Amino acid sequence: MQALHLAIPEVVLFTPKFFGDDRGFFFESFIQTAFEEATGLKRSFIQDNHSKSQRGVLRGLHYQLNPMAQGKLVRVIQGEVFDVAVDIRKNSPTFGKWVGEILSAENRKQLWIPEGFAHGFLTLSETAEFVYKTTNIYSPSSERAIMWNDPDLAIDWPIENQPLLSGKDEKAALLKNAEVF
Ligand SMILES: Cc1cn([C@H]2C[C@H](O)[C@@H](COP(=O)(O)OP(=O)(O)O[C@H]3O[C@@H](C)C(=O)[C@@H](O)[C@H]3O)O2)c(=O)[nH]c1=O
Repeated sequence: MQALHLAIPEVVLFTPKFFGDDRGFFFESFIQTAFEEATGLKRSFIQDNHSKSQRGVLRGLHYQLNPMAQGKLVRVIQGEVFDVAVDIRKNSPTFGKWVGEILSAENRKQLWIPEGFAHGFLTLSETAEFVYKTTNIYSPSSERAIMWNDPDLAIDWPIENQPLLSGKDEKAALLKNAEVF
């Protein structure tokens, strides 16, 4: 498992070692010790989620407030997305900064998004299936969303038209008005 710290170093990009043969392929999709070594964190993942989206769907930017904050280890098992993590920890030197990576079934990359970050993704393929592990359970009352196109974030989404959003995400807050960490 290869691990790369991104421009916001708490966000880590994992690339599993891949074994292809005549039958198909094999890879280890999660190794607790590799995760702990790369992040320096001890975490228990207690929920797995799976969603499917059509092209142009943008989900985000989502987070849950403390004490229900979630770290997320995310990947794509069909299709391709542009995945974004935004640092929303007020006392962080990278507060308000974002990092983005293409995650696809083909590149098998996984992104670790720690607690204290908002997360979202844009679907680039016809459909994309997105799976992720979380360090905390779902808590609708702790859930918050920041606007995908907040000018203070200036995320460079690879999209020309308006994305498809949920009703909830259409009403998301701007970072300057949002309850953060
Ligand atoms: C996230 C979630 C949703 N749900 C339900 C609530 C709702 O009826 C339906 C769809 O929920 P949402 O519209 O919030 O799903 P979605 O927009 O896919 O939300 C997800 O977006 C990405 C970007 C994240 O980072 C995730 O943490 C999560 O917030 O599923 C659960 O039961 N458990 C969960 O853990």
